[in-house]
Amino acid sequence: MSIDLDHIQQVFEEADCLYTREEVDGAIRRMASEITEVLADKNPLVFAVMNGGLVFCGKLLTHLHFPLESSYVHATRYRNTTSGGDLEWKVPPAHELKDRTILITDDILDEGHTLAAIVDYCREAGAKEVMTAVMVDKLHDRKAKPGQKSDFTGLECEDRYIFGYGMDYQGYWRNAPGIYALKGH
Ligand SMILES: O=P(O)(O)OC[C@H]1O[C@H](OP(=O)(O)OP(=O)(O)O)[C@H](O)[C@@H]1O
Ligand code: HPA
Repeated sequence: MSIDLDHIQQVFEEADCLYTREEVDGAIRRMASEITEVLADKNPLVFAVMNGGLVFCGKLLTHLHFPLESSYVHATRYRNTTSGGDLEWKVPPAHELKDRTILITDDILDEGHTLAAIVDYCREAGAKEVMTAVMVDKLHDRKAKPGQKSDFTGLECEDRYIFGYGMDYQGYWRNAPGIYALKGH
């Protein structure tokens, strides 16, 4: 498939910046203190959900100053599109999860199917406690479980397609230095 880089560039130029780098970093630092209060003495295993969770998890980890292990899982539902389908496991957890405290970190809680499925997987694998942290919670009434929330939430956003800070538009702009909303979506 050929990609129209002029279109990709135009999308960035026309997008609305919802949160600047400084605002996102501030939210991540606040989350790090909240997470530290709850998990500092629990030897947690922290998972980034690839690909979107990479930037958030990487930044978060550098603010967590206590013993932990970190790794990744790869599950996807959107596959470079702007609406979700069935969850596909590309890489399930490689660690032994039995009796562990798990923190799953992801970029966005949108409809919530991705996070719910990963949490269920970890519980079924015998984890003692499974907690979640998301950089941004998209506000709408289409959550997989009504009222679904993450244990730790950085920011909230309106019901628009967003990208940046790990989140993609058609596979691009995960590197955008803030959180942006697509024009007209
Ligand atoms: O709450 P949901 O509606 O389930 O959507 C959230 C998930 O969707 C995105 O992943 P995606 O499947 O697009 O893969 P990616 O991380 O590679 O972008 C995002 O990174 C979350 O993992
Ligand atoms: O709004 C979004 N942007 C990027 N990735 C996503 N995955 C679910 N929702 C979104």
